[in-house]
Amino acid sequence: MGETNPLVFRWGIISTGKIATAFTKDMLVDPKTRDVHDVIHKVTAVGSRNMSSVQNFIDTLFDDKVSKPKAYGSYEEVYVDPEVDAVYIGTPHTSHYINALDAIKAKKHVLCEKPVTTNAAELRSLIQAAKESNVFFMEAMWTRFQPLVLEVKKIGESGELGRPVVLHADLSGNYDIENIPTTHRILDPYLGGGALLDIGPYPLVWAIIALYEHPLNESTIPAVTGSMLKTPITGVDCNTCFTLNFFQSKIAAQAVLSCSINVDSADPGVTIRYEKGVVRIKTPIFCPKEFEVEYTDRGKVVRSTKRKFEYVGGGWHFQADEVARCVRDGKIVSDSWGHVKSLLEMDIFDEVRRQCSYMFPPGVEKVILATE
Ligand SMILES: NC(=O)C1=CN([C@@H]2O[C@H](COP(=O)(O)OP(=O)(O)OC[C@H]3O[C@@H](n4cnc5c(N)ncnc54)[C@H](OP(=O)(O)O)[C@@H]3O)[C@@H](O)[C@H]2O)C=CC1
Ligand SMILES: O=C1OC[C@@H](O)[C@H](O)[C@H]1O
Repeated sequence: MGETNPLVFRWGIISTGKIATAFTKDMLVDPKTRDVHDVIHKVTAVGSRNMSSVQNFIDTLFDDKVSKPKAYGSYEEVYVDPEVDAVYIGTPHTSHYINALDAIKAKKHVLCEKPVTTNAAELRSLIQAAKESNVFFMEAMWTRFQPLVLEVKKIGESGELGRPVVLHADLSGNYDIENIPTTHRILDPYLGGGALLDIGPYPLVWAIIALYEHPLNESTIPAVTGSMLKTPITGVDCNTCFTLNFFQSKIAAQAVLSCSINVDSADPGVTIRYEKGVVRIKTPIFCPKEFEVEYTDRGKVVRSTKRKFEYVGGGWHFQADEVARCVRDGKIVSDSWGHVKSLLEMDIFDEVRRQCSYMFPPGVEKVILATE
């Protein structure tokens, strides 16, 4: 399928919050601006718990030049709309499981925001359901699809820097937790609040890309240790760090990862030290625009390069291109960010929470035991 016959891929948007707005705006960006010619995205339906929110969402984002999506005052109506190919879920973490399950049961393909679920048992249950319904299902780990990230991955795997040895990654944000309402999703334990689940996926995705996916690692699972400081305000984790030791394969590398909700990010947000050089990635690590590579010889810098990446839109559209192409090609799992990597993420988060005795209130986790 070439430029003359692009696939028109139809999205149903679930919820009208901050990230649903950002994702929808990116669906309106002409894919040709990022050199994509085989896919066109179209938003055909938006669902909200509230009809006035959905109407406002559509009026704000869709001008008269684009066809307006259907407005639904429920999520369920989006799941059964025959003019929707895939559903994008932008609700709080603790709703992902039920929203994704409902969409999958209605035989819709699903792209679900990060963290894909609140625990690994929920994710295993969703993967099983997606297989039974034969639908594509992916966590919206948008960072994994961005051009800068793919370039850093390529450099790391080329071998020119030698073996990766230590990776540091931090993503933090000052959410003004002393002053925001305790019902804000970052503070509310009933919405899966805290640093680990909300921003922990980003330091982790860098460890997965640079170390777990490195050919020397041969998909070996790392050992995990975690440490948390919890805020007395609501008890959610405020400062969390975790290490991953990749020691059972030829890679022999360590990742030191951190995330906080009461301070700005470290910059550079990611530093990857290799035997023969270092890669530094400028924050924000969820959609970095700049990185540098220093090549060293016996401790001395012999060469360095800086690269900048720009594109039209926020960067959420790259993952949407992946969904459309996978569905077009009859795949139910992405080769780049497949179920195995989301499971690795959720197993690591479960383990960090277990070590740090961080439990959500009863009823928040919809599945407790693995179904496999
Ligand atoms: N990929 C990325 O860059 C980002 C991802 N995220 C992820 O997206 C998810 C949502 O975050 P964000 O958009 O910031 O959140 P918001 O609070 O801005 O939006 C969430 C929306 O979900 C719907 N919703 C359904 N149930 C609830 C509930 N019980 N409480 C509150 N809202 C509910 C509401 O939409 P309605 O009323 O229309 O039904 C609401 O507007 C999180 O899982 C987060 O981790 C967040 C920010 C960036
Ligand atoms: O995914 C995210 O990235 C940006 C953060 O500000 C946000 O809280 C988080 O959900």
